[in-house]
Amino acid sequence: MAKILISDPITPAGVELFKEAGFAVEVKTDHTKEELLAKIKDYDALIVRSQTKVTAEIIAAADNLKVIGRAGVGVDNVDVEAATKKGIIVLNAPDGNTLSTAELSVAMLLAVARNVPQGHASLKSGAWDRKSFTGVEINGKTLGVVGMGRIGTEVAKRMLAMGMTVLAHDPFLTEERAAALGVKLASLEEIITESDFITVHTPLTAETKGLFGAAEFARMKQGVRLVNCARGGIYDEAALAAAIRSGQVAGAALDVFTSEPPADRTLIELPQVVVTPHLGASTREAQENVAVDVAHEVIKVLKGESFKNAVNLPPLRPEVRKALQPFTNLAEVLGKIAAQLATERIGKIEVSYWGEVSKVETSYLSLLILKGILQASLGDEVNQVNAKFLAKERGLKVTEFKAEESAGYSSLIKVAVAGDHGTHTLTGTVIEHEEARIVEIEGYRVDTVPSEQMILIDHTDQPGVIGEVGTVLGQAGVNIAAMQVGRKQQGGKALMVLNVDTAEAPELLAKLEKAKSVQKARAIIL
Ligand SMILES: NC(=O)C1=CN([C@@H]2O[C@H](COP(=O)(O)OP(=O)(O)OC[C@H]3O[C@@H](n4cnc5c(N)ncnc54)[C@H](O)[C@@H]3O)[C@@H](O)[C@H]2O)C=CC1
Ligand SMILES: O=C(O)C(=O)COP(=O)(O)O
Repeated sequence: MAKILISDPITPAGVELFKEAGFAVEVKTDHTKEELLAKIKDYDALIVRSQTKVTAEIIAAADNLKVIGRAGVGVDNVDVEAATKKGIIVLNAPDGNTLSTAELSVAMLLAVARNVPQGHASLKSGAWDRKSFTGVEINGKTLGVVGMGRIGTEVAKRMLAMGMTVLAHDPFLTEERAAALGVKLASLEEIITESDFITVHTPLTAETKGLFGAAEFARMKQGVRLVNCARGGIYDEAALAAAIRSGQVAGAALDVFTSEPPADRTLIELPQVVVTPHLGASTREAQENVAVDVAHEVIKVLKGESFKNAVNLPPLRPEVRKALQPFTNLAEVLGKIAAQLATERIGKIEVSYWGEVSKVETSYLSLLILKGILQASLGDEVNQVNAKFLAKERGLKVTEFKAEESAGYSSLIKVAVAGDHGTHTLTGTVIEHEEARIVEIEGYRVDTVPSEQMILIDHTDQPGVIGEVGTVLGQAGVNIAAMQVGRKQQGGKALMVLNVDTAEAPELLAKLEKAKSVQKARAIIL
């Protein structure tokens, strides 16, 4: 039974889903690093929020781990690269806390505009001070939004409704979408120089770390107010403190910090800074959503069903996933057969997509083909998560080719594997009900339904071969389920493809090779 460790608090609804699915679940949210290191090898899945640091060291010790589920969005607390190399799927629950975080961002923006927490604290402490907390209206002001993904977009919509002009910066934001939302597409520089308020909604990456530092604060409008409900460090914390002290920045509202809890309290103690302890996703609704979403996805991974939201696999939109579905089985099968055609060292793989399949997102299919090929030599260690990395590590080059025509079939996928002894090819298609068919092997036209056990026989095209092969297999008690023969020319070289019911044995292949006119017999196991 698969074992699941939940190492950060998630709502009970998620825990229950794991139990209902029949998994053994342990919830413990106060591990020391040493405790986690010592026990992680026993688990198939690890569920975290932002607190557990899933470092390369933890991943190296996680010998049975198949999936890390993040009940939330940001995976900067997970060493995704180390997980990828080890073939561990990292997935998140990206939609469940969008609105909660957008709403906190709005609350923080208003709080820093109107000094709400400062006034609150003053009154609670017994004072009645109305002079010290004069703020600014947001109506008519310009808001710069950096990162127009799920949360940034929801914040922009809400602030537009409150009368702000919104400048938006995101490499994936198009003119059309900006116009549809009613925001102005802006460069980072325009955001810096024209905004009265700036709010950031990007992940923390090498590019966004310190995106705003001393030089950027200096070019901002004097009296600008800044909001960060994304990740600590997007505004350089030391430079921000200095810019606030100098009066260049009037105030900041921060939900997130470079280290949590913050080791350095300089910013927190500035009176112009409004803070919350990483509460963006802390609502009943968001926590219910992310716990349930992540549980459903992790259960699918553990049950071998298809899943979405993996951050270390190509992102597949539902319509793309649907378009790929008919070809995924074929892709894996082609990879497995290709690996067995090339018994020598392989250096290059070319995958070509013809016809309808050339119009879908083929990179995922190439990944499945690569996985099939590598599995022959690397076994279960390889999956679609680490296939690319393992191929690169072995110097294996993979290229893709696409063409819209497809010679009499609606779709064809051809795999050419170049090894030390030449190039081996095979081509497949799918027919009705997503059934895979192999239509070419090593240049021979065939029409074979791939099955778990097959035998390929290279022979000369002449009378009596089928009878001879049938006799050898019959004597060995091997039942033939289907047989196909392909030849390049009459009386020339030919290939026989047999679907058989029982396992191949080396002696059987040797016996087949003794038959006159048979040159080579190979077993293919799927
Ligand atoms: N405070 C909290 O509790 C929470 C914080 N977050 C954080 O909020 C951030 C955004 O979350 P979502 O909107 O769900 O993610 P998302 O992936 O939908 O959006 C992120 C956007 O940032 C853009 N981006 C990346 N680099 C950029 C750059 N250099 N300049 C401009 N745009 C850039 C991307 O193109 C993308 O559109 C994440 O870092 C996440 O961890 C999310 C949920 C809760
Ligand atoms: O989802 C995110 O990225 C968050 O930052 C929320 O973090 P949390 O799950 O509340 O620790």
